[in-house]
Amino acid sequence: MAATASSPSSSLCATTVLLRKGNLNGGGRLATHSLLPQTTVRATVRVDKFSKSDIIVSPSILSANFSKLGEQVKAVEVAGCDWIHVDVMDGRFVPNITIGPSLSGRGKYYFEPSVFLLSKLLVMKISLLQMIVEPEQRVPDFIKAGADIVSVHCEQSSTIHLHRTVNQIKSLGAKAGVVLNPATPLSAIEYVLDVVDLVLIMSVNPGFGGQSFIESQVKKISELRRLCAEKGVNPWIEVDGGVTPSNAYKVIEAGANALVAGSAGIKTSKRPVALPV
Ligand SMILES: O=C(CO)[C@@H](O)[C@H](O)COP(=O)(O)O
Ligand SMILES: [Co+2]
Repeated sequence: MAATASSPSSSLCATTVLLRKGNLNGGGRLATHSLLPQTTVRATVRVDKFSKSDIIVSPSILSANFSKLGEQVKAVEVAGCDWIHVDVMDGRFVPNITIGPSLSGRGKYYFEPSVFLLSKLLVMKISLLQMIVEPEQRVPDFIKAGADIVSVHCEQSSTIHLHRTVNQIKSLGAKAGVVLNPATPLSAIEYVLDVVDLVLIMSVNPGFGGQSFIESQVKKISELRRLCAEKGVNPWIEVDGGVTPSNAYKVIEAGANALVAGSAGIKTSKRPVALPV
């Protein structure tokens, strides 16, 4: 895709109206959250419509101005982005804390940034990365809140039983991804490669936006692409951290087909723009 800047078509005020309308009607996803089969249909159908031969650009909300989160995510959606990237951080596995599913009964308070709020506002797919200790504890809540793809770190200090957690995510109707820190070798995920929908290579040390791309990860991406071919599997290969218009070609050539764009995807000081590919 090659999307350009677009003036935000919504305001926080409009967001509030939209959310309130959904709640007053008792409809929308609020009503479906208690019904697992509908959630399942939503996640699988929504993600499966994308071709893996296209390049997905997924702006990261970590670079957004949270006081204008509704406006900014709506603007990247209007600009043509298909997935929005949401980092869940707990201040333990990574040194930062971000957002949760919804702390107040699924979006009861409209000012609370939450995955539920995003899912009510957007048609765009929510790709959620859990950079937390014991992500399995939170998987059901995030899927209920509207996450379409849920990715978990493969490192033991985050996810103890990776295979079990991947199956948990899939059984609740979302797509399952596994994530590797820059220092983690591909051997850590080899045994789940046949069951995951997405592998995310972190190309910065996780925790913050605006860091520089770690070059050694390009080789890891091409090795992963080769390993997938050897095993006859075809998960999404996503790259997150320091991806910009000037280095995107490298990761695409190496075999990535989903790029997270934090500072290159959402600018807080200017109008949001989508990364051209
Ligand atoms: O997960 C993270 C950071 O840990 C990201 O998703 C960042 O939001 C990427 O931001 P940039 O490196 O693209 O600025
Ligand atoms: Co991220």
